Amino acid sequence: MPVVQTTGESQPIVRIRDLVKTYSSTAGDFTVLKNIHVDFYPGEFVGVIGKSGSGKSTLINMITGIDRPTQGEVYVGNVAVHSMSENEMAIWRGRNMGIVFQFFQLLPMLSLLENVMLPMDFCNMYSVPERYERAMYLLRMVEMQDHANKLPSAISGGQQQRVAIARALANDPPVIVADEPTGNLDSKTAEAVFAMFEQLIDRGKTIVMVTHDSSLAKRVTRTVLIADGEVVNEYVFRAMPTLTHQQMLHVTKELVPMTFEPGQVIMRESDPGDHFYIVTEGEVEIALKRPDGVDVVVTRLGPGKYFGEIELMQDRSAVATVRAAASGVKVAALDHADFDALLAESEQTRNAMEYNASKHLNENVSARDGEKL
Ligand SMILES: Nc1ncnc2c1ncn2[C@@H]1O[C@H](COP(=O)(O)OP(=O)(O)OP(=O)(O)O)[C@@H](O)[C@H]1O
Repeated sequence: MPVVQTTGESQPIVRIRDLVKTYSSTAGDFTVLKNIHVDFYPGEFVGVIGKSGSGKSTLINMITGIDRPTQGEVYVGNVAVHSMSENEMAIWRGRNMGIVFQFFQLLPMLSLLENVMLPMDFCNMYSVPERYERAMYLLRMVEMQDHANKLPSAISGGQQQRVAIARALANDPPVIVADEPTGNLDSKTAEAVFAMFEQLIDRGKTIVMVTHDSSLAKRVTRTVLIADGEVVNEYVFRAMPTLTHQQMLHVTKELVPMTFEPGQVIMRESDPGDHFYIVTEGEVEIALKRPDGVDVVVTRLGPGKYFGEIELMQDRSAVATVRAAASGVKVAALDHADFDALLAESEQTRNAMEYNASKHLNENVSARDGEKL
């Protein structure tokens, strides 16, 4: 999965803070989102995934202002979406959010051209002649210009979704939010829609997309996994994909964040192993000692990679020295008891780790021995 480093100078374009959403009904209160804290950065293509009912749509409806938080804050740029009035919201949304739905939601009595012009008319963006030119330009972009005067009912679902994307881009919004945009399309058409989103990312847009399609979810630049209304640590999800979502969430809560300065030792060869570590930012260097006593850096590990598992699983002292690379590093650590409890619950994860551990050990020793003395 490609990795976007989100820690540079750029400011988040979407900031969600301490977000809670509770629905009330005669049957009682039901909290769908619990204390969500997440940032999205300009140019990110974010896939929001999770089981049915986990709260994905609820989360993105908070970003677009379609739904409102019970508690907490949602900012898009510098705008506090959570405290906007309904009137302000409609115009703000039309200018700043491109929204794409699973069932396209084109207005059936308007032509495709009129559907794409509508957001510009509604938000009074661009001059009237420009609106027509721009709508035609967008229809050309999604290769629907030859159908401009047709009604939605006269074209296929995949074509309707392309027009819906053109409509979402009408006011040139910085953020596009899509709820299962490929959920109603065959795989070839879904691929074409996804490719269109990738082009929009190349043009600097930020996309937040809910999807159930695991093959598409692997190709976004960042994945946000929701389990039981909470966000799973992205690096837990990447490091241990065989855990259940509940287990991932449990690990997320147990992890202790740690920061190490460039060159600082995290684990020293021959010392007893005491933690399992996942890299969350920057890199670590793995160094083995040659027989002449010289340290050889055999590999570097970046975000989503882990270390310390060999020592805990085999109850042995550290097989290598691990230190922060020149960039410094942030890791998330699990203590010995929590790690053992986790592997006792997930045989698949234990097997995957044992397999990787022996592979990495061999690779590291070969890399060390391949070094000229
Ligand atoms: N307006 C509402 N009133 C009451 N409950 C709601 C409302 N909207 C959503 N819910 C409930 O909140 C939970 C989360 O719904 P949401 O649609 O966000 O889940 P989801 O992860 O997007 O699911 P799916 O993948 O099936 O679309 C569900 O149990 C749903 O029934």
